Amino acid sequence: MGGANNESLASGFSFLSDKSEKVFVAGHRGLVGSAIVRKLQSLGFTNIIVRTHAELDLTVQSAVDAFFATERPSYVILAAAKVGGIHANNTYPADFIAVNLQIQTNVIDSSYRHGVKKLLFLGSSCIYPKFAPQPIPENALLTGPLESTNEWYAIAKIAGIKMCQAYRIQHKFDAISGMPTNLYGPNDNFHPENSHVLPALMRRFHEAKVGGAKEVVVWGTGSPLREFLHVDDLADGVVFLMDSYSGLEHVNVGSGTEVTIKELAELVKEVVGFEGELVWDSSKPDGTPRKLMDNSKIAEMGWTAKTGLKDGLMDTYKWYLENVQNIKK
Ligand SMILES: NC(=O)C1=CN([C@@H]2O[C@H](COP(=O)(O)OP(=O)(O)OC[C@H]3O[C@@H](n4cnc5c(N)ncnc54)[C@H](OP(=O)(O)O)[C@@H]3O)[C@@H](O)[C@H]2O)C=CC1
Ligand SMILES: C[C@H]1O[C@H](OP(=O)(O)OP(=O)(O)OC[C@H]2O[C@@H](n3cnc4c(=O)[nH]c(N)nc43)[C@H](O)[C@@H]2O)[C@@H](O)[C@@H](O)C1=O
Repeated sequence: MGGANNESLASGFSFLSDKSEKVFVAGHRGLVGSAIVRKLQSLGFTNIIVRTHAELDLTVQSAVDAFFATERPSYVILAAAKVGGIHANNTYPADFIAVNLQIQTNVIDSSYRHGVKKLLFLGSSCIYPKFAPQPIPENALLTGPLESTNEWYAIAKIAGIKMCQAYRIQHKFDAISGMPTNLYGPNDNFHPENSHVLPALMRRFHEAKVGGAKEVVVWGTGSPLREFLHVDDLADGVVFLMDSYSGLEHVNVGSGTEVTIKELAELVKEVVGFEGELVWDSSKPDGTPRKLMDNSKIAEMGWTAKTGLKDGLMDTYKWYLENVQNIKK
């Protein structure tokens, strides 16, 4: 995508040049938001603003507007959303479309109206058509039908990308969008049904190991392919985009490597140390057959992921063991 509307609006400042600037990280207790806060703290940012869901419900427009009027952050990273795996997306379509449209509309609009210098919106690889070319380039957006298990969430995320583009075109607001692939790591949602595959399997294998079970049930056929990115790599990529990218088109952020769900299940089993059998429940949906993102755009800008899947899984399982008593989800 080129032309005048794709111009950089980042004249006169750089995200990393003044670490005393106020940065609002929305969704700071989640998988992504907590990793971004860790990253910003490690870089020396001193003015990170956070609010829990209880303190500020981002679906309430008047509350969001009052927050921005009072706090007046310079930068916003939007990692608050209604998020879940294939079952949750399939079961609560109204929540996934409505809550996400509300949160992102409120935060993007208030950010613009209260003088935020730059905002980064997070989408997801599920925005792309179910049968997109692989690896999926950014320009595959809106070229075909979506995967049915997550179309409601995908429509909200596509609207978020378009809202950032519209505010950039009409208002010269420096709103950019990053599209992460499937993520995992510390502070993930380990809910037995509503989580994504990786934390779901980690918990199921762990509980089977501790309980002495002989079998663990895994959903679907095991044949779908997924690309996984450690959330600390994503946080690094988000900071990279905040500092280096100012353009109309969204940017894919992935690891570039994919595994089948069967391979993932075997790897999680090994890392957790479960010695029983896998049983496949083919009554559960597989979802999209493959969604490997084309990461060449961000790679050409100078960013690539660092964490291999096995190392990332070991790191996540270590975190899980240290925090398992506190996992409420
Ligand atoms: N996890 C993944 O694999 C992927 C995630 N992404 C994107 O990354 C972003 C973050 O996802 P992730 O960290 O996994 O999600 P989490 O569910 O771990 O965290 C989401 C955060 O948003 C907060 N939140 C939700 N609703 C509201 C609300 N109404 N008001 C205020 N805060 C709210 C949650 O708070 P609380 O829990 O208290 O409700 C939580 O802290 C999302 O935009 C998601 O689409 C993209 C690709 C893959
Ligand atoms: C990030 C992305 O995440 C969601 O899409 P998804 O990639 O299909 O997500 P998933 O992690 O839930 O499943 C991946 C695969 O794994 C299989 N699978 C096996 N066993 C379990 C299991 O126990 N739990 C889950 N959840 N899946 C399982 C499952 O059947 C599927 O084949 C989107 O809705 C949307 O939220 C989005 O953008």
